Amino acid sequence: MINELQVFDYEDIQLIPNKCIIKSRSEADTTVTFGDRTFKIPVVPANMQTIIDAPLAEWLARNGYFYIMHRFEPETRLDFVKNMHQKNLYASISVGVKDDEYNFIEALAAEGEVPEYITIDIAHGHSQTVIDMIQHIKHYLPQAFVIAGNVGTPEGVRELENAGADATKVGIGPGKVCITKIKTGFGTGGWQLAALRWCAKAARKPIIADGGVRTHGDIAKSIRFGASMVMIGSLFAGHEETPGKTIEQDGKVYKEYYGSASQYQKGSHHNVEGKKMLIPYKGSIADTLTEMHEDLQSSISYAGGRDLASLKTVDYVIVKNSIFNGDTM
Ligand SMILES: NC(=O)C1=CN([C@@H]2O[C@H](COP(=O)(O)OP(=O)(O)OC[C@H]3O[C@@H](n4cnc5c(N)ncnc54)[C@H](OP(=O)(O)O)[C@@H]3O)[C@@H](O)[C@H]2O)C=CC1
Ligand SMILES: Nc1nc2c(ncn2[C@@H]2O[C@H](COP(=O)(O)O)[C@@H](O)[C@H]2O)c(=O)[nH]1
Repeated sequence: MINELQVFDYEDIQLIPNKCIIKSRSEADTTVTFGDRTFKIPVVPANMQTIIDAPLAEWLARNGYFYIMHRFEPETRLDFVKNMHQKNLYASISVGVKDDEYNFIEALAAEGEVPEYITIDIAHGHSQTVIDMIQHIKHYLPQAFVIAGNVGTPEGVRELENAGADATKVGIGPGKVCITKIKTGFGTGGWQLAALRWCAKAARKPIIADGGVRTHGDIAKSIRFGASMVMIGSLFAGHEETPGKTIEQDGKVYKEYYGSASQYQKGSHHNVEGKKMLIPYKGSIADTLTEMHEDLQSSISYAGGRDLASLKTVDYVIVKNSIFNGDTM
């Protein structure tokens, strides 16, 4: 048992307002610099096959947003990087840790196609396999900004940083379509925000908070507890542009959202740690991104500041303690 750790999640926290110093919320600056680039908001859609595809990645890059392409059509990745670069857009891709991925990194180097961002995306990121892959990428593609994860402890963050990761991704099992906590008994599900705080205290480099965000206010809370960037799946699922299959049921339109470790992604029942849900159709993702931007501007105004930095020091209260965060199996 970790005695000194205060345990809470997003829904248990309320941030405390400070005197407002701006005349309009439109004055609040939500931009974030991550790697060599600055983005409109500190939010990135999850690198999952029902959340992002190449057209959406291109739209996000063109419109000033950060994206991470998923890794589940591995043979398309080299062309994806070339295509983004031909269009003068940054390339941000994901890799795993299996043998073929080592060859893929060497192929990118041989072609002179250096993705600006490479995310090593596996379930249990505090692992020698991830450390080896970080070092392989840094050897062949030293200019690439490497994000490594996922981890859920300060030790995990520090080991990946020490191996050369430029940022780490925190969150084991808090996702909406995650069943890791139920199947294995492990993870940060139910206390993701406290785990983020715990990890952020140890981090010397940026952290991406990944999973468990259920409301736009949770973005401000993530920044308060140490995130530089927030990865979101379920809130982006169901949009016109997100690639989940469209389903009609009883006259209502839904889109599929499934876990990257679900049987629907894997095509097999082995080591399943994800499930599928139907998300009511939500319209255009541009409208949701605009609303997130405006809500975050409002958060900054309540923090009594002009930019994201003001969120990092606001006071907070713990208003209740719930461990399940609305999820069911
Ligand atoms: N954030 C989260 O909580 C979680 C996210 N996911 C997502 O699901 C996708 C698939 O993840 P993943 O299964 O890791 O990817 P892969 O199927 O690519 O597995 C990566 C490698 O790690 C091994 N591996 C996977 N899990 C473990 C483990 N618990 N202990 C030891 N070795 C392990 C696999 O071997 P083998 O399969 O033979 O064990 C494989 O060699 C990713 O996108 C990941 O982000 C999945 C679960 C949790
Ligand atoms: N345990 C699992 N986690 C998964 C799986 N597929 C994706 N994920 C993680 O969830 C977040 C998105 O969370 P959300 O709460 O915003 O919906 C994603 O970024 C991954 O880290 C899975 O199959 N199992």
